[in-house]
Amino acid sequence: VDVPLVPKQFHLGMFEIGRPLGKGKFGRVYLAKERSSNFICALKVLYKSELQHGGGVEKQVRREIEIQSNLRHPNILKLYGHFHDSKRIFLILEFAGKGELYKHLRRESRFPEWKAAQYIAQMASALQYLHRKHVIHRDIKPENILMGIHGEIKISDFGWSVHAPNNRRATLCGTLDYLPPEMIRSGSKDNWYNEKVDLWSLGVLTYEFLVGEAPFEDTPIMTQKRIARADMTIPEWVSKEAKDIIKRLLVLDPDKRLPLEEVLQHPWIIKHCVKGERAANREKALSK
Ligand SMILES: Cc1nn(C)cc1-c1nc2c(-c3cnn(Cc4ccccc4)c3)c(Cl)cnc2[nH]1
Repeated sequence: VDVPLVPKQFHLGMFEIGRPLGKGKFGRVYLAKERSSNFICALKVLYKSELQHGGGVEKQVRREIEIQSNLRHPNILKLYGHFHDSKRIFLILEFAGKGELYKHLRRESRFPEWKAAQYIAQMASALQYLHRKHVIHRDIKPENILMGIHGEIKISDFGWSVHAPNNRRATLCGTLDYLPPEMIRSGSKDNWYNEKVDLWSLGVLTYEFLVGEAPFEDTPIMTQKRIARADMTIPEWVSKEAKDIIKRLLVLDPDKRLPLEEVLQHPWIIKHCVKGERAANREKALSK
């Protein structure tokens, strides 16, 4: 496996900084090239001053570095290294050639079933890898998914991930759409650190890929109420297999959600993702 960017100690002078690629709540990302190897990467710059006032965001960044550095999976954005100067923290990240998935989703308004199924299969494979390492992402949503040059998707932004179990006080910000009922309901937070929260979010993601909007999208108050009751309607034009997998993931009881192994074996995934299946479909179409 090519392991670029080997040196342990990095510093800013090693990189030629290119165009800005985007900005998040904390920090910006630039295209960058490591001078000696010409290796292209994405350099995420976070200002320490901003992190200090971010209410424990500094710990989140430390966690992001600790967790993401040890992950190696084709559908997880690689973190090659990090360094800092007096004012900033720098994360050396894999460059995803086709950028942020949610921009593709908004541009296409929704994905055809074969494309959605392939993305969900890649997500399930990445989540299976994470859960085997007892890492829970907890913030699966289109905004945290990037796309590689060959159209493969890459989970990024491990700021919210945790090593289960964990007694972290979590303050939530951003969209409620993807929160599972156990994180909406007050009361025991044990379930917050159960891998099954990612299964719920995978169901929300499947729905949003196919329909173009999240299943519980509403006013903040109504969204919380609808999530707590798993109150959603799936448009009738969605195929019955796709409806089935969504219904088996968006289940209130975390223990009754479809396990990742069964997601990867679900008829909707097999139909669109197994090579033989596609060739067979093509054969069938041609023979008509
Ligand atoms: C944009 C864009 N267009 N194309 C053709 C490729 C890209 C691209 N973007 C990235 C990006 C990238 C950029 N912005 N963001 C969002 C962000 C920024 C700062 C903090 C948190 C989150 C990620 C990355 Cl990390 C890694 N690789 C990237 N590639």
